[in-house]
Amino acid sequence: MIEAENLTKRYGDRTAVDDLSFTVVPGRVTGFLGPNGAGKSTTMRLLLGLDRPDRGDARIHGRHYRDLNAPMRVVGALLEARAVHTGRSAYNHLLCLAQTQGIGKKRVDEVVELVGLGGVARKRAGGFSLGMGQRLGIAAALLGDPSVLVLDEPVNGLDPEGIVWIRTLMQRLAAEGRTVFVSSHLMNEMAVTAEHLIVVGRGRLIADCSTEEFIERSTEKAVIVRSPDAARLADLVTAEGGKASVQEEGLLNVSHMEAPRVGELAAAEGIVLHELTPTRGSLESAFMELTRDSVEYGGAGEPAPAAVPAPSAVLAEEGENR
Ligand SMILES: Nc1ncnc2c1ncn2[C@@H]1O[C@H](COP(=O)(O)OP(=O)(O)OP(=O)(O)O)[C@@H](O)[C@H]1O
Repeated sequence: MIEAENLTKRYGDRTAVDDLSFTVVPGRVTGFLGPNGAGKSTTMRLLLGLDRPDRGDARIHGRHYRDLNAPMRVVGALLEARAVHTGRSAYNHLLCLAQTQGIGKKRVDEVVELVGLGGVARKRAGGFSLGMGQRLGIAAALLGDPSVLVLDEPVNGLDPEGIVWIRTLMQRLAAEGRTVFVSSHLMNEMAVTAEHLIVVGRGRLIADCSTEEFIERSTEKAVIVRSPDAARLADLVTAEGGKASVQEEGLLNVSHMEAPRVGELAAAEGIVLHELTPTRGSLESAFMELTRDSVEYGGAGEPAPAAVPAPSAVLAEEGENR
């Protein structure tokens, strides 16, 4: 597993990572989220011994990275800035890396196939597209068959098929019992990839919880109601302190009131309902809300994205999903 304890890193008068403590456990994908400049890459560099903390500690399986005997066999890393000898073929790049750690040719062939670079592995890595470069970086991370993966923005540059591929790969690696720690700015993608989240803002911990729980913290929840008597129901909701806005004839958007209460009000007055759908905030809306005070770069007053219907919400209400 990965442990950060009171991790602190300053660059001049800027504190990039500020007293950060968290643990990343094996068996699930853990997303590492935060606005630009929140300290994600710095944290990952500290974990990988590429920078020294001013205070605190970062350990992998209880040891500092620099004390690992064969680091590539323990930790596979993909960092944003990739170091690839552009004149070398992808295959030779991987082979050179493998040789530094006593990893055989067979494993190079395996990872080349695993990341789907079989057809281009003998080509110059310098001519690779961004997506191919990402696949090469992931191949390098997997060379030592490590039990821990630290991936900084692995989805960058991948096309939709590539995004699904990396998602499936990360989930499979986690299901095999590995520790998978991955940063990303793509919230929709993280929502379906990561089971657990560590969220930082201005170098500090904002949340360390399950993805479900983080989304639940979003206040952007609403109930979509369809009824032939929508206007009367809207009055009842408003009289009880809820907010109801008529979207179109027969369609209401209710907030500040849970779906069961809306149903009860309708039932008490004999109002027919054609639909009663709780929506939940998206990971994106929760992220925007909860990191709002930590955003350093961005336009003031940019709106948070709208809530999305939660397909599982009705089940959850019935207690089948919890
Ligand atoms: N080598 C460095 N020298 C000086 N300042 C640095 C250095 N590396 C990072 N910083 C600063 O530390 C802060 C955290 O940067 P970091 O790259 O870790 O954030 P991040 O969360 O990865 O951001 P992004 O999402 O934009 O990649 C930023 O303010 C950045 O400017």
